Amino acid sequence: MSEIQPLQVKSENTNVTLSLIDDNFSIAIHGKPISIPSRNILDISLKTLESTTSANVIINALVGVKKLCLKSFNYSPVDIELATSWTKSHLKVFINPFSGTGKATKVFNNEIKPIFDAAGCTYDITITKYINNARDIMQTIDLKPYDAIVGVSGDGIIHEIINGLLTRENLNDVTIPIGVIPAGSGNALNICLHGEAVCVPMKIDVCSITQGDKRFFSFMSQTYGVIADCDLGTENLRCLGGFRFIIGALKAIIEGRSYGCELAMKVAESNKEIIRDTYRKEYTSNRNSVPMSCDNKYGTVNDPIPDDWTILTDDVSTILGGKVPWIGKGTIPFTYALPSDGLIDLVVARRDKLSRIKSLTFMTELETGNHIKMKENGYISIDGENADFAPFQVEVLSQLINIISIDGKYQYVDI
Ligand SMILES: Nc1ncnc2c1ncn2[C@@H]1O[C@H](COP(=O)(O)OP(=O)(O)OP(=O)(O)O)[C@@H](O)[C@H]1O
Repeated sequence: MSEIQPLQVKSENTNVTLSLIDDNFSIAIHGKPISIPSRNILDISLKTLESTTSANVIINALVGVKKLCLKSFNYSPVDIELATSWTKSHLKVFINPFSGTGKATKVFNNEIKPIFDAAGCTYDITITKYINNARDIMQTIDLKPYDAIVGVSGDGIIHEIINGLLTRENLNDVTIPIGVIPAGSGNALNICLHGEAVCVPMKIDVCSITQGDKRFFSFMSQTYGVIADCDLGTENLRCLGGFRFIIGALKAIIEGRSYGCELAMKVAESNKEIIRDTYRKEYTSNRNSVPMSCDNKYGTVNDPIPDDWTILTDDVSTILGGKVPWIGKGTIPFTYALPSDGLIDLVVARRDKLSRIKSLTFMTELETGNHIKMKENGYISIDGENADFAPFQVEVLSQLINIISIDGKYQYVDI
């Protein structure tokens, strides 16, 4: 959430200050604050009083030390305009008229606008006019008035929004939540997030890319070979929607293209530890902490390859690096990707190991996650239930479900 000014309110001639700092909502009566975790605030609304210009701020919250009880606070605000900013979200919306088959504006008007209006959200809309229009705006726009940025687009506009944010002069603002409304061809990030169901900020890793003297950021995938060809090499078939990717893949495989490759990588020494450590940080760190810089830890592409890196020199048909499990509808190459484990997952398909027939099978296996092999038989238990013995993915959808707990933690655990 963007910075929100404290709100002065009154209750029977008593002065009260409401403030929201990080994850703590505070009600200060004569300077003495009662602190409530913001997850326990169920609702803040502004009710206009009939036949007057005054209004009441109503806060419904769960309060209590050992036992949580529902309590309703009712105050009259000193400044009604400021009170409005406490009860409604203001959004910056980017619509890409070029996304997918060109229906983003229709998607917004027919499906999204009614929901935003019903929720009392206000929004500024920019219909993007050129490639990188959203990036340019995000580099300089004053973010204070906004609670979230929304892309009605494919992954391209989200890429632009992230690149704009990460190249701002002041990185203090970069944690503003980004909403994804699918209107593109692949919509991979939206597929990874399970649509509009996710409505709390979830931290994700972003890859910093250097290329010659240029530097930019990637939130999703880096691809070379067949898969890049089927995406970028089929731009002229946009009218076909996602079907263009299938045509591109078949064409590249039938032609049996050779891509060659030298791939240098620093292999994670202990993925398990890094992942555990990340989980711990996820639970304990302040979710709104701000990166101090976006500098590359391992230098740039122009620097010599460090001694401890692994180098592959193979003729490949595809190299695919990714940060999200799904890279498009029906394509899940990274069944183990986590939002913020600090790792890039990698698929390398060697051409000498992959006949054309096998390449085709490989593409279909990407659709199911079957390219990651398992034993022939055994048990898989999901919540104690016997599930099919087949590849599966466990993914954290951060804070998707709210369970009322004593203090917002599982009891008797350290993390
Ligand atoms: N007005 C515009 N005219 C042409 N291109 C635009 C315009 N506005 C944005 N773009 C560019 O359109 C490209 C495609 O956009 P987007 O990613 O939203 O759709 P998509 O490619 O169909 O979906 P996906 O990335 O999910 O497959 C992006 O590179 C973006 O920079």
